[in-house]
Amino acid sequence: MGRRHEDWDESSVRIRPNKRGTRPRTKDRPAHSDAVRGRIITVDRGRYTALVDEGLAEERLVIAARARELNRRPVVPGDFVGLVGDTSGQPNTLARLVRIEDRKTVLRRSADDTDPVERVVVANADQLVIVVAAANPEPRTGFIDRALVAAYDAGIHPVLCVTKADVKDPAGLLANYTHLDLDIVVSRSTADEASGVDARSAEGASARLERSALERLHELMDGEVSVVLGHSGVGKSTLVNALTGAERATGGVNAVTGRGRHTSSSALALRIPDASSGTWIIDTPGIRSFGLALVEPDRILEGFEDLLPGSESCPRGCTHAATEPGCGLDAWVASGEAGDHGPERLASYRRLIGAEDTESAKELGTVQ
Ligand SMILES: Nc1nc2c(ncn2[C@@H]2O[C@H](COP(=O)(O)OP(=O)(O)OP(=O)(O)O)[C@@H](O)[C@H]2O)c(=O)[nH]1
Repeated sequence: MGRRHEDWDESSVRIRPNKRGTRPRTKDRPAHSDAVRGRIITVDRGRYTALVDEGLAEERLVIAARARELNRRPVVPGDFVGLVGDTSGQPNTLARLVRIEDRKTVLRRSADDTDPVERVVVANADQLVIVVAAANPEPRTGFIDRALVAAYDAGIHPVLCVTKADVKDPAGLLANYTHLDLDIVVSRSTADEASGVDARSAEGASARLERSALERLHELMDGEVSVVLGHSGVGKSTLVNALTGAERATGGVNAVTGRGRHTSSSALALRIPDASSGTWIIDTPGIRSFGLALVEPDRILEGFEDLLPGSESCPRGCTHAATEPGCGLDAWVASGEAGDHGPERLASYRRLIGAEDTESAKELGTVQ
């Protein structure tokens, strides 16, 4: 029997022998054994910036254009790629991007009214840092829930970062999330010079942030690739700048690209000084939400290890919604198998799988 279509990848495509003779044509060099490996830092108008020989003395940024043979496969920040041609990284050189390595994780942006297609926005992230403000702008649980679902679905560890705790106590907001497996960091500004870190937002506004939250984030991010997601005005760029020392789009010089301004709306990978190798923050300007269209309730359930065994007694095709008559999760939780917080955990799970149905989620499924 033939292989299912979903199982196909590029290696499944057989290239027909060249009928016109034995002389190899340049475009028929599929192996590219001479390709060097790079990490995509950003994408801007068809130009891909990759970091090559990361952490070595020869480390350099290489600008590349995609090879025709990649067809329309997207290349996004966080991707590991193969580069050929001039990979010296010297000014005015252009390499050719010929290969995309398999991805460990994928974050997709949801389709919306202006763009009907779901798009991959970041590859190979380990962590999703969801930034919301305690107030100004008001936090929306619908947005947090959608981001959590996207993270669990992609197999990425979520972190909830609540900013502006000096404006409002976030305890009420956080009560919704205490029974989920996620790290929570609460950040606030402080007037105290000794315990504060001065940072600027993308627009140049300055705030002095309490050092302890930044240290906690630094610790959580160390050695990981973290995507930072948040609505405009929540203090995301202030946080990212405090952590990276970068001043994106304010005319300051970017920590990695060395470019003065990065105004593209593509995600951008930034380094944290004094962090272990492999530590990256991927900032996502203009990306406010991730896609949920393809989410499967069972995949989200994999993020709830204490509930998962309960699904073994579910009828076929059970969606695990509260309205499912025979959902095994109810009996599992009632028997105490999911622990003391089983009922709250089940309620949280059900809220997440219903997240795309809520009004506020629809409203937030947009890009700026
Ligand atoms: N009170 C208070 N204000 C803060 C805090 N963090 C940031 N701000 C201020 O909030 C405003 C918005 O911060 P930004 O960092 O620009 O927010 P952003 O999420 O990056 O927004 P965009 O740049 O529009 O994407 C700025 O005036 C900051 O100085 C905080 O912890 N407390």
